[in-house]
Amino acid sequence: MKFGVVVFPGSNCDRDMQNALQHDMNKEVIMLWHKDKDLSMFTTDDCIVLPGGFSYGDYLRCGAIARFSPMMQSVVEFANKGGKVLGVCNGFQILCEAGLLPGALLRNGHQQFVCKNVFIKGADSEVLKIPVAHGEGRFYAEDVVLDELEKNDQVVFRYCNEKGEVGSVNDVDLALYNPNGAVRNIACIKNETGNVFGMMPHPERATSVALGNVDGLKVFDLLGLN
Ligand SMILES: NC(=O)CC[C@H](N)C(=O)O
Repeated sequence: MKFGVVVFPGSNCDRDMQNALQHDMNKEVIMLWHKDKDLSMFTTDDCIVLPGGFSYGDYLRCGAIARFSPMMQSVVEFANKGGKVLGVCNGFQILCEAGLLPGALLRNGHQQFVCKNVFIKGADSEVLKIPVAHGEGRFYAEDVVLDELEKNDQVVFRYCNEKGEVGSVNDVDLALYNPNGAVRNIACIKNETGNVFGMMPHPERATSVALGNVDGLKVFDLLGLN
């Protein structure tokens, strides 16, 4: 599997992503500029990554301007053909703005930028420690959308505590493990066809023994991006 990493003006995790994929995961990576449109060097077995950062300075709303870039037209076409797409943090915000994923990322409930390690868990996965760093990471969708996501197994990771316990809105202690107030503790979702993924935590910041955390490698594995 080959990876393309899209660089927008204001991206700041593009080189981290490139380094994680190339150096730590031994993958072929092609850097893509947001003003280009050509994805002909990729097949639908490959993966386009929208990295984290502050595209267009987060003006208007995070991701709201980036989604109009020429490359995003190609990314939407690529996704609709079944190509794999991963959006991390600002990338997740762009995917929601582009309509490739449902819901929206709202300003964090506590109104502050949050930068720390959190714990996440998939339905059948172990507990993973992954860093977050965002100001608008509170996933929100209407209840009917959330019910549908849950029914179709489209919630990939939820925030949890170290033991893997997931809180509810009535459970103040466990809610503390949710870094932004995301509904139903949602940290990562996929689309209905299972080829587009969006997550707020940064797996690319946890792929190296030298950095003290390799749980990010397990995230790429669990998403089938390896
Ligand atoms: N690390 C990121 O991608 C941050 C995303 C966005 N700028 C926010 O603060 O929510």
